[in-house]
Amino acid sequence: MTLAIRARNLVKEYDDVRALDGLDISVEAGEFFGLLGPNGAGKTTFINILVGLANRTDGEAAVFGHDVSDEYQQARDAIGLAPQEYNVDRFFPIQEVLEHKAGYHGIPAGEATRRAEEALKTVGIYEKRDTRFDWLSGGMKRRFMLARALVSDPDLLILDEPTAGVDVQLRRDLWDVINRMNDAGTTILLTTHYIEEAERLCDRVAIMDEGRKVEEASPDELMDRGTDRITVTLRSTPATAPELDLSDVHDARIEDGDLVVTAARGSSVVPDLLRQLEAGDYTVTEVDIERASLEEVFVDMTRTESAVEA
Ligand SMILES: Nc1ncnc2c1ncn2[C@@H]1O[C@H](COP(=O)(O)OP(=O)(O)OP(=O)(O)O)[C@@H](O)[C@H]1O
Repeated sequence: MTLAIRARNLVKEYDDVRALDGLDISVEAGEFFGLLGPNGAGKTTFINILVGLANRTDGEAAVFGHDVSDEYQQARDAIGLAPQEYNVDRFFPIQEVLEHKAGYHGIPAGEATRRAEEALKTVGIYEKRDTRFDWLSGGMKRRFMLARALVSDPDLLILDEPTAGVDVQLRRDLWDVINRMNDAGTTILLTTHYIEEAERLCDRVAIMDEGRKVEEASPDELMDRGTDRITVTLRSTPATAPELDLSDVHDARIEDGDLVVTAARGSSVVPDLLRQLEAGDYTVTEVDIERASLEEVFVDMTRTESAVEA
């Protein structure tokens, strides 16, 4: 099956900066794919190459089988982009801006109007359709950027930090819209610095650092590599942690009257942990597992990478 995004050994140099250094990424049609990485990792550069805003120095990049340079228009017509920076025509009412955008993608005028209205309704700013971009609130501007990405009914939606600087409620609203698009079959490429966003939304994430992919997995697989925290409340607390014979356990100690065990894949440790405690005549009254967050794993991974390079 044709991949939605296929990048092989992609290189981008800006004078002496190697922004992409042999990037390999494959995104399947229909996937919700996250691109994570510290500032300067090369995420926006990759997006810019996909949408034709930057030319690659070397390597391959294709969108639904169309090379992003040789078949630029086909590749570009398949993509709806909500960029990080606002690059909006500020002098026209926002509905007209959307109609122009649809026209650019070859959509006839009547259909363009219908699509523009629908996109504004989808993101919840239809009543602002006659307003200029500059006069929208910060949150409405974010909604509008998403509407503009949607207006051409793209097969691939690229969202470069779509919820940067918005409040929690709007973030959730935008997640809803994006999720609905994905459920309806649209492939999504998302970059975000809100790791929780990737954890909640993405089927798979690639972690980039210094222009390369350092890891690729589902958020769950990545979280399995972190340290979970199991808190066990015992009827009578011993002064020191009981002797335990468990693999994957990093540490066991008494903290504030509870037994706290840290371990990889905490949920798989719990049954054995409880069995051993009962065998040791301890009565367990409560167990709580706090899963490692993707954020912790991400910070660890990118920190280790740069430490290794340094
Ligand atoms: N037009 C440009 N000219 C020169 N260097 C550039 C240009 N655009 C990006 N770079 C450099 O390329 C590298 C990658 O930048 P890029 O914006 O792709 O990173 P990013 O992962 O999107 O970062 P952020 O998370 O901060 O948005 C950085 O070192 C940046 O300074």
